[in-house]
Amino acid sequence: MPLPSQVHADVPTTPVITQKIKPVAAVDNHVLPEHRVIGIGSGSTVPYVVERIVQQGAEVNKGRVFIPTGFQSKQLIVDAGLNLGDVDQYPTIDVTLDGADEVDHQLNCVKGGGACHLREKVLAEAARTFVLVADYRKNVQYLGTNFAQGVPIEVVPFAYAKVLQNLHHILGSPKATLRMAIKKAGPVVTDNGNFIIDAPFEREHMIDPYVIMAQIKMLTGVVEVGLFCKMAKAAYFGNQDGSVTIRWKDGKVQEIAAKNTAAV
Ligand SMILES: O=C[C@H](O)[C@H](O)[C@H](O)COP(=O)(O)O
Repeated sequence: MPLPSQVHADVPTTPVITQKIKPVAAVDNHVLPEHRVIGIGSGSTVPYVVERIVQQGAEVNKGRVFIPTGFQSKQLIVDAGLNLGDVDQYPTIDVTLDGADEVDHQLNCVKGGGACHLREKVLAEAARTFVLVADYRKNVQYLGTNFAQGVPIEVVPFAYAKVLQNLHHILGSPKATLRMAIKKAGPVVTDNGNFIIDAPFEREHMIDPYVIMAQIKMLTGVVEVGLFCKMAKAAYFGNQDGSVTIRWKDGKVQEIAAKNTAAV
């Protein structure tokens, strides 16, 4: 069993999406009538993504198939009466929309606060277009600014102690911990039967997170790292006043005023 210093509780994320900051513009701009295979991510914004897709109409949706990143999105797809598929049937996806724990100014992001990042990364890679939707608190210059619990790392269960040791002593994350469940004794177990380690890193590693992402991934026993580097085409942030900030891959930043998102 892990030592007390190696564990922390699985704190559920508080939904912060209000009526005003639904990610409607992201759906309208990127889920186009000609799109047939659509990836649906995980997190607090994703129910609103599905809601908007349903509003596009039964006619367009009957010819589409929707690929989930986990239990939550599978339920959303089924409950909405949309066609369910899987990425092994559809390894090329037209567009995937997903949430994030934090997104930096270069559209690198941390994902896996809900332990879904393995499937999420497969769906992001499979997508011709990958789009992030989040609230304003996740729009940061550098990863680790607000989301301080660390980089989520999915590991095979029997290797967790060795991976922790390597994170502590080799990769420079002395506070890396095994994520513990709340309403279950023991660790969080992912949809894939694995454990999650949360590893905080100093700012110097987050300026260009690709390097540390690759180093973590090289540790034996690591299945996937919750750092998604330069994969997204755009990130949509809902602001408190109802406006939307869009960051594009090329560095462009666009603001949509609240009055223009009011209907959305
Ligand atoms: O594992 C979970 C996913 O990466 C979520 O997209 C991420 O944690 C954001 O979730 P939320 O919108 O609930 O904060």
